[in-house]
Amino acid sequence: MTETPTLYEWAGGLDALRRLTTVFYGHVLKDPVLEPVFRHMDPGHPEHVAVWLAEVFGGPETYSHDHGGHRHMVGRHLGRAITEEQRRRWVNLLFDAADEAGLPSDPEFRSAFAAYVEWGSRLAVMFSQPGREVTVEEPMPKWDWGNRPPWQPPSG
Ligand code: HEM
Repeated sequence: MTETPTLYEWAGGLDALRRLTTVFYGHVLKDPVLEPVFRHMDPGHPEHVAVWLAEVFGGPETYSHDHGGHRHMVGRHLGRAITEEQRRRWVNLLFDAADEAGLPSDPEFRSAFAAYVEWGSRLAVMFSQPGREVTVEEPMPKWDWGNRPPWQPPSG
């Protein structure tokens, strides 16, 4: 039986995720809804998000080792009061960027990708609301194919 690759491998590894976040934040900074949110972002932000996604999708655990892990990521959303309009625009632009960056477009990959982005972006909104503190001690989220692994030709 063919071994199931991780979402990270299927996506094309860190290079593909870097392409994704580079294209994405290029659009974000031109978008009237999101530009005010990201105007002062750290110049390393697109790289950090690529490294984050890599780890969540089963790649190297670099974000946990070098960037403060889940706790740090949650902390970066605190107090930002992200609205549903901003969240939805963020998701839409990320899906557009996935096409532009040439991420795999097969139904199985895109449905797993969309599931994570919906989940993660809604958590980001929750953590960003006034009065929230970093209370998460959970490990990094890890995402996989759910109940639809990728279609691959039978081996042998
Ligand atoms: C799946 C959804 C999301 C993921 C995976 C994600 C990921 C991240 C990560 C990893 C960081 C920290 C980067 C670092 O280590 O420096 C971060 C920061 C941030 N996120 Fe998110 N995020 C998500 C959703 C959102 C949404 C929906 C918004 C707003 C519309 C948002 C706004 C921000 C902002 C403003 C920062 C700080 C940027 C900076 O100043 O460097 N995030 N995000």
